[in-house]
Amino acid sequence: MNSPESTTPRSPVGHPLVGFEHSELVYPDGTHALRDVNLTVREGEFVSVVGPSGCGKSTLLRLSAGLESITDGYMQCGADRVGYVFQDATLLPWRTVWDNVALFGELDGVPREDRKHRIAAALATVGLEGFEDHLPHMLSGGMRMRVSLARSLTLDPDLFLFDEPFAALDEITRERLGVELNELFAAKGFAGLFITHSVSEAAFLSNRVLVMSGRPGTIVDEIEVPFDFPRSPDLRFEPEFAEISGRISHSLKEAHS
Ligand SMILES: Nc1ncnc2c1ncn2[C@@H]1O[C@H](COP(=O)(O)OP(=O)(O)OP(=O)(O)O)[C@@H](O)[C@H]1O
Repeated sequence: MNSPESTTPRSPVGHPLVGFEHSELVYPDGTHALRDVNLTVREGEFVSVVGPSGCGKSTLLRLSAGLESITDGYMQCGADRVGYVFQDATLLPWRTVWDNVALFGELDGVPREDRKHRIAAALATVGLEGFEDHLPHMLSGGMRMRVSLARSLTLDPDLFLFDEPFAALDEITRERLGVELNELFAAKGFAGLFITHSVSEAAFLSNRVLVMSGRPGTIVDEIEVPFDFPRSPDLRFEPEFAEISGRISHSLKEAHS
């Protein structure tokens, strides 16, 4: 992805965009999904969540997007514009790349000329210029994910929610998209809440990594990742990075037991 703006690291000291305090969620069928969740994501901060399968990570994202409601405690989302990227790119198969990226602007009633500028800028940012007329089935999995990112970028989100966006991709593509997302974050300075099962992906992308327990999920550990943004792909080979990844893995193992 290209980052036309400056890549000066943004300081994660803004006001809270998502806040959970002693939040609980029990689904109508009695499934206790989340227990006493305390979590804040501030402006310009990238936070990843790892945890055992079924511990409530996607539920946490759906709550942040306003798609679910907690059943006890306190929760607030102060973001004006929320982007949401899923593991499946969720593109409309009959629409071209351009028309897929246009979708959110159309739904939001963005005026046509403004929309055109936003679509062109988003496609340039994710490196998909020249593919505007392609249909989704003509693209690789990585390219479809870039279209999905571009679609949300047209909203200029101040909060970006990611639900395992790279999980279905091969490892090389996954790492490359991670690096590109990291550059995008450094350039644009949105806040990110990122769900993943990959410890190294979480560490590479984030200011902080939160570890959840098994269901009912609660946050049992928080690990700071103190490297500047944007991060070099070679960071993954540094001993300090390995040490932090080791701490997250250890914590995750405890959460599983
Ligand atoms: N609408 C629902 N009604 C009842 N239970 C639900 C509902 N949605 C999710 N659950 C349950 O809540 C728990 C948390 O689900 P969630 O999808 O948030 O977990 P997750 O951590 O994202 O899982 P994974 O890592 O496998 O994707 C699971 O036990 C799931 O079966």
